[in-house]
Amino acid sequence: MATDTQKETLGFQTEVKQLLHLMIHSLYSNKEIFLRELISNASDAVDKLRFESVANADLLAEDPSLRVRIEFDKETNTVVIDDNGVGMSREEAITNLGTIAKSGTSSFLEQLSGDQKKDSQLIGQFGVGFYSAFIVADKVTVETRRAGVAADQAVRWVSDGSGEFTIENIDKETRGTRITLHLKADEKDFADNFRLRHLVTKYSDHISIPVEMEKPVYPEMDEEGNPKPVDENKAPEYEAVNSAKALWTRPRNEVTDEEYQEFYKHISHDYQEPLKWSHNKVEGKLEYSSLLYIPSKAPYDLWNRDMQRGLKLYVQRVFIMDEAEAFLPPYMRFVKGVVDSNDLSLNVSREILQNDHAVDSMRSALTKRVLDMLGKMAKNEPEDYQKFWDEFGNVIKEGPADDMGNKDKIAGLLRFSSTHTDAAAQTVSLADYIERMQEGQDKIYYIYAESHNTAKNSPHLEILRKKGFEVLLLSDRIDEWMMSSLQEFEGKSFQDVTKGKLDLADQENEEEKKEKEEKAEKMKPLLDRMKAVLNEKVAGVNSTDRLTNSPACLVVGEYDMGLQMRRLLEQAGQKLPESKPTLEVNPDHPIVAKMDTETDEERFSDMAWLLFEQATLSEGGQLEDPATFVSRMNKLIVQLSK
Ligand SMILES: Nc1ncnc2c1ncn2[C@@H]1O[C@H](COP(=O)(O)OP(=O)(O)OP(=O)(O)O)[C@@H](O)[C@H]1O
Repeated sequence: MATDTQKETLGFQTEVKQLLHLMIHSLYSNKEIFLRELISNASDAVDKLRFESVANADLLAEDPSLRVRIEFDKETNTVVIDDNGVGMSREEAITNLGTIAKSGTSSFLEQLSGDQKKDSQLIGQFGVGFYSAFIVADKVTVETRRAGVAADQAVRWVSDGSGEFTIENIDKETRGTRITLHLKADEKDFADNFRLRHLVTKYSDHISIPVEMEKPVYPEMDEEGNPKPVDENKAPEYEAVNSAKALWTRPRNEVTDEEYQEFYKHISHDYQEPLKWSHNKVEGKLEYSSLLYIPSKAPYDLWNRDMQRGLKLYVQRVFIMDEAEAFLPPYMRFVKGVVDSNDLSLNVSREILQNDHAVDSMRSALTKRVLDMLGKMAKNEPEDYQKFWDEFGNVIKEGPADDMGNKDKIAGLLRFSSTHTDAAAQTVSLADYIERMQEGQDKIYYIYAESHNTAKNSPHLEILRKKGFEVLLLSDRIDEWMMSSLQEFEGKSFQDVTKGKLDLADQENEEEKKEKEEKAEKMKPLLDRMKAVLNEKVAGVNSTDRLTNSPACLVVGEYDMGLQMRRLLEQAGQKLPESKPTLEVNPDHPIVAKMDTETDEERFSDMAWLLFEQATLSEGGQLEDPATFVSRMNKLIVQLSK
């Protein structure tokens, strides 16, 4: 007997209170999901016990048939979800049912706007879990006993969901967790045999252990055809309501889309339908099954480096661990799913997974599987693929650097914004670009800037626009890094239009070439004068035919680091070797023509500096001395207006 119950009242963590409040108000139209969530937790608890019993078979001994049971009572308006899984200790119950362990929770909750708070998709995306019980119940009692501990070591947790819970020690005869929902007055209808059975088949059919309900008792008939009295003392019999077969072990053609979708919700704790899935069984040297899903929405913590990721790992149908990250590369951290191997040992650990040959081969096969699934979607369902790209494109962009071996496949999946439409949406594939290439064009042109508008309006694009060359417009932080690992696509190399010499020469005729050379020759004295003024800031001053409207722009050497990347690294405190850009000026611009005839050296110098400074600004850079720039400009305006 638990003599000292040590009853105490504790408060929920603030985040739990916030989440409970949001959930009850946003999920009322879909309240039945509480059953799916609680069965899902119960089945996880059973999986965990089965895993622990691999090392300690005694844990299963007294009650070896693992199952979840649903009971109800119309008189007391209760629904019970009872499992004989791993259970919880007092400390575990306090932590698991009173706090939210996920990192980033409070910032996620704080950032929600008024409308978002009512958005069930968003709240659901967070994973409603155990707390969904409070959508239909005004009091929840959890009685739980950890596997392997004595009957008097069990605990009872009770809460009305408003902010506090009580916890006390109790006796519990059996291992596992029993959750009793005391239904709210207007949710009494859930305490109903047909409704509950219907919900179990709808949401939990794929759960690999039996979800049982009491067998209906039909009275036997006597010889005259009258019902015999039912024996009230007979222990109830239970029957499985679901098919209780691990979904991934079933043949593909026997699994319906709805089942795949429900299974996804079970393993991912996502509230929405997956965008795509791929189910495979591999036989041969290695034997394993995999079921991989692409979610339709990015989780709120996709950018968190510590985000939990990875597949659910089973070995010969026994659950081993969640978030086994060794089976897919980090740039596929959005993929959810299951892998069930026949080759690994049941007591495999995370460390072993990192250094296992079989895991390496599975990782490379599963990576290809995901790439193929995406490739097919891009080809056959471009609208779905666009949805995927809008959510996860920035993670795929980590791919070329992360996974050199699949660089070409990944490059084919990339989508860009481009001067073809100038829109910010990333919809252009490299194949689209190549198809539109001009005759004789052998490079894929791109520009990177800190924002889409800076890229789109960059002076560097002037000549390319004039001559009708398409340019990819890159402005996501990761883009410059991504491009540094992409050298070519289908034999066409990439060229950053702000770097090195922009060689459109093969598209020029002889006459144009000659004219250009003559112009450059004539410009030389002016360029030398400018170089003398700007010497400390630029490597050189050249004449260019890149520009049509702007007077000047900055260009870095072909093999130098881009100006944005340099700024980024400098901001992060890195010391970089000095490298100066080249100022390129437009010989046809009126300011440049005016400078050529300027005899006042001070005014010439002001103009040269202004050209340099405006070129810096237009590529998104910052001036070292903005005040001097302003006073220089004002001086010139005053002189002009005299
Ligand atoms: N029936 C149960 N048996 C044992 N432990 C349980 C049971 N139900 C819940 N738990 C514990 O409580 C924790 C919190 O459950 P909860 O459903 O809130 O979150 P979750 O399942 O971890 O994830 P999600 O919020 O995405 O559903 C679980 O991780 C588990 O450790």
